Amino acid sequence: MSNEILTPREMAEADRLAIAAGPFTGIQLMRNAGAAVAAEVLRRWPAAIRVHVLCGPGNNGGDGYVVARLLADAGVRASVWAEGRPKAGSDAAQAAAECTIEAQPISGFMPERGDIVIDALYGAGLSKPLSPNAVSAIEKCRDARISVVAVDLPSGISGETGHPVGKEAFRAAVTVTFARKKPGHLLHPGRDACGELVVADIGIGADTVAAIGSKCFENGPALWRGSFPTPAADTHKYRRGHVAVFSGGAASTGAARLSALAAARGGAGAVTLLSPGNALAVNAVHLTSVMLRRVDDADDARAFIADRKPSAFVLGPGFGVGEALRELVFAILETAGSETSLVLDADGITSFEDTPASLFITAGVESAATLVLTPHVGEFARLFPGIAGDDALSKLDKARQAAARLHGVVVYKGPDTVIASPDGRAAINSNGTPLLATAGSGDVLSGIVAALLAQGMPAFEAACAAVWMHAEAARRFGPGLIAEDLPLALLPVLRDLVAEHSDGSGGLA
Ligand SMILES: NC(=O)C1=CN([C@@H]2O[C@H](COP(=O)(O)OP(=O)(O)OC[C@H]3O[C@@H](n4cnc5c(N)ncnc54)[C@H](O)[C@@H]3O)[C@@H](O)[C@H]2O)[C@@H](O)CC1
Ligand SMILES: Nc1ncnc2c1ncn2[C@@H]1O[C@H](COP(=O)(O)OP(=O)(O)O)[C@@H](O)[C@H]1O
Ligand SMILES: [K+]
Repeated sequence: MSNEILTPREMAEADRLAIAAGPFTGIQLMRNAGAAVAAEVLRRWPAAIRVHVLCGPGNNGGDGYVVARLLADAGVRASVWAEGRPKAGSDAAQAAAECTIEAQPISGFMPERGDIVIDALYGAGLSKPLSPNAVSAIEKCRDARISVVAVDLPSGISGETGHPVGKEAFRAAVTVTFARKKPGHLLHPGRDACGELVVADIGIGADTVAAIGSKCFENGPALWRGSFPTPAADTHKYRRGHVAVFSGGAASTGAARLSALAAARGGAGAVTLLSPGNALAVNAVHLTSVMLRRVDDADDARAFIADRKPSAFVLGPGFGVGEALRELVFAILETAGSETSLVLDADGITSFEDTPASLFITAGVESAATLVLTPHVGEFARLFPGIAGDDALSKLDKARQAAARLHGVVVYKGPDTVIASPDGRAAINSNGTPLLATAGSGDVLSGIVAALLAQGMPAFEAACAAVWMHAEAARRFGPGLIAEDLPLALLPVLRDLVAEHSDGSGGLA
């Protein structure tokens, strides 16, 4: 697999292991890195006249010296602007020595419209806010609307968190990174600062990366296609999974129906809407294939569980915050059994704002149903205020810590949704689209997660697959999307996944 995401520290370790294993030495890896960047520049701007290379004191700067040398060899007018100098004896010092262009102090850097700038100031080793000279270089690039190519990461962006370490960071048109992506390439705002992201192979092998044992991945079919459900020839509707979705009261039933429809389109063989008595009529008017059952309280829910043995529940969308919801959660977690799953969303999350420990403790009991929580940023902060408020943590770290505390899978939503499992695995989703910022799209996501859980997909994989499919459906549908469109928009996505499953072609990335 090549979907592992490595933190800057893990990447440095991979670098060290690769050098120890050979065949490439440190300077050779650096030459490979510089060559990959230079090739990308020449490919994109074959007519580039003037290129400025900004070189820092570490290995990122070392890559920059290689780029400058290769561009000059290719006939480009390349100049080098340095902040600090490489340590004597380092690979970067050797790369600088091999580059015959005289390095000038970065304070004199003054690009003009049409120039290209290579940002090789800081990469994985960024440890503090950028200097005033580096910040001024950013401003000059911004003012002259320069196309910036970042080496490894836009300087100023933390590879760990995706946040600027200080106030300023480069905004690149293209970022060329090496071997694997880092969290900061996919987490916002780093992702935007990178521009287009290119991952270059510089000779660090898959075995070396595997030896690092990263448990973080970029989300995509490669991560979960092995457990993606396809119906067996002799299946029947209940074997394909039965999802139950709780409806809110008479005035707020739409969210649950969106979720129910998404569960049906997501492949659940049967879906039942559990409705309070006062909303039965309005729900009945709007449902056809989805079944309807009256459930007014936790006792009714327990009777339904005993009677129909559903495989997965969705609770929260449009339900209303309060004690009634908490009682339903405890009823499901305590009586439905560990083979059953509960997707807790929206009001289901907010209901535990004052008593989160009661949820964590109940979910942690071995016989409890499996819990998947799908908070957006506001809901996340209600349940995990300490984690949410810790600015030193990345979104990835926050989701992981939350999953450990919850004893369940956390889908921390947003433009860079992170899915985290209590076993430490995590995935960052990268196919999100702002088209999903439309009321009710989260309700649809809950239904897709439940559908996959009901069909027997393990919770982490089900959550990852649902997040990816949800975003893919929105992208393919395009502008004008509203939540009602999403269940049908899943069809082409499902068709491709199923086709790929049955012909083993691995056609989707
Ligand atoms: N697979 C890999 O890991 C490879 C990495 N390479 C390059 O090596 C880079 C990492 O190299 P380094 O670990 O030397 O890290 P950097 O070159 O990113 O920076 C480290 C140096 O800059 C200083 N520094 C950090 N932030 C600063 C700031 N804001 N102002 C002033 N000084 C600051 C540090 O004290 C240190 O001296 C990667 O980003 C990549 O470009 C490549 O050479 C080849 C292979
Ligand atoms: N700017 C964005 N880019 C990508 N995805 C987004 C963006 N904004 C929202 N989303 C996605 O849309 C969904 C919104 O869910 P949620 O906030 O619960 O909305 P609602 O409660 O209206 O259903 C989530 O899956 C989220 O990840
Ligand atoms: K850089």
